[in-house]
Amino acid sequence: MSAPELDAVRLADGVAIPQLGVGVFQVPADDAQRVVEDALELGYRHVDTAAAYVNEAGVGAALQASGLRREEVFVTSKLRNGDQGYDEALRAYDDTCDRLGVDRLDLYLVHWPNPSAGRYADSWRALRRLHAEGRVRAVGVSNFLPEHLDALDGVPAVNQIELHPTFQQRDLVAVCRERGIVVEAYSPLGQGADLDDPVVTSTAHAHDVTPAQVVLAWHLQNGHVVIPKSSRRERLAENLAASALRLGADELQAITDLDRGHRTGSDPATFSLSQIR
Ligand SMILES: NC(=O)C1=CN([C@@H]2O[C@H](COP(=O)(O)OP(=O)(O)OC[C@H]3O[C@@H](n4cnc5c(N)ncnc54)[C@H](OP(=O)(O)O)[C@@H]3O)[C@@H](O)[C@H]2O)C=CC1
Ligand SMILES: O=C(O)C(=O)[C@@H](O)[C@H](O)C(=O)CO
Repeated sequence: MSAPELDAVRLADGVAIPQLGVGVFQVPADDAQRVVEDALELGYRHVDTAAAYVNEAGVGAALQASGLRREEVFVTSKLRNGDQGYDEALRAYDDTCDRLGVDRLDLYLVHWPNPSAGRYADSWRALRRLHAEGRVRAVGVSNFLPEHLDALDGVPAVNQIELHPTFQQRDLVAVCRERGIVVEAYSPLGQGADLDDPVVTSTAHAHDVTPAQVVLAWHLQNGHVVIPKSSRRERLAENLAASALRLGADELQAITDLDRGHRTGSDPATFSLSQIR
């Protein structure tokens, strides 16, 4: 399969986000430029980073080196827990843009509710100000549960949450959709753990594709924005090509039936400041 044109999803304020992007969590700072340059060369036009990943400068170097115009690449970053608070968030946004070498982001997210600190609603107000001033194209949240969404003034454009076949968070997805919040699936491959399931491997065999492509096609056909991470060029290409795969209704349902509450990351209800910068 060759890499097809990337579909886009419209956020509530009309901004178009490419449905498939590349994530760079756990890509070391020294590798980030190469990985993102590879991704952009292959055709990715959406990059997901975070201040906490400590690789924004490498991502920025790749954007510069790519020769692409700024508006051709959708760039997301996130407010780290240690920078929560109204004034702190405004400063952190400027620092993130400086490290990335951009005037503004396409999407800026509050990374975690970090509820024990009690500062996510103030942080969110700062993001809304940045948006109202036209300094960021869209703002959203990540790892927010319904009670955290309820505590905000206004509605985030996006909630980026852990979502993969064995951990689907269907109640939370339903709440987001009712409110017009686009769901972005992080750890979409279950950090690799969902790729060995016999339902996934047999579907891959039937289509002569890879298990990762089956899982990513399942996400795309379910309307999720999806940001798989790989440091390997051949896997970046493989993941991108998943958008050409079409699964049948029975195949989609068999993967949906794999849901079993298998979280690979942290629980947003308790994840706190001390666990991420
Ligand atoms: N908002 C948040 O709190 C969070 C956001 N994220 C975002 O989501 C992105 C993706 O999530 P992540 O946790 O990295 O997990 P993923 O589900 O994307 O899985 C990444 C793992 O799968 C491997 N992999 C990638 N492609 C393939 C393939 N085609 N075949 C086999 N193995 C493959 C990678 O290895 P290799 O690199 O060696 O190919 C890596 O070990 C992150 O990079 C980050 O941007 C992630 C976690 C939390
Ligand atoms: O990748 C992210 O964006 C995260 O916040 C997390 O993966 C975090 O660093 C973590 O390890 C949670 O289990």
